[in-house]
Amino acid sequence: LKRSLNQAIAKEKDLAPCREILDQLEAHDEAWPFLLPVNTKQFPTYKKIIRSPMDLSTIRKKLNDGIYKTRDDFCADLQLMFVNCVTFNEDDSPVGKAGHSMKTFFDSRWAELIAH
Ligand SMILES: Cc1ncccc1N[C@@H](C)c1ccc2c(c1)OCCO2
Repeated sequence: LKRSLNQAIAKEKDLAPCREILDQLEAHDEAWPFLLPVNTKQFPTYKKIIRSPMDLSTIRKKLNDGIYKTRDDFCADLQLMFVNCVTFNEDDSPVGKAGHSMKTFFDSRWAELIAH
């Protein structure tokens, strides 16, 4: 389906803030558990428990490859990453705590972006 130039420009406007938020998430002190896909050799049960793994490097690749059509598609993958973290990790574990901290940060930046 050929996108008109205006539609392409509108899509870029919609996704530009996503790059900015992703830059900040990747640079966050507590991003370390989320930078790369969970290694399923290191965590053999992960693939059984988590049906749809997601991480920041995968989100970055999808953003760069034009997979996200809207900013809400982008937001849904971040929320998936956080839900996976809560599902697999205890709240008071180091990874669990990092996940809650990253989600709180993301949600506040996302609100600023949408609420202007
Ligand atoms: C987000 C997540 N959920 C569940 C399991 C793992 C992870 N992250 C990996 C990178 C990870 C997180 C913490 C680690 C680790 C790897 O390897 C060694 C010890 O600590």
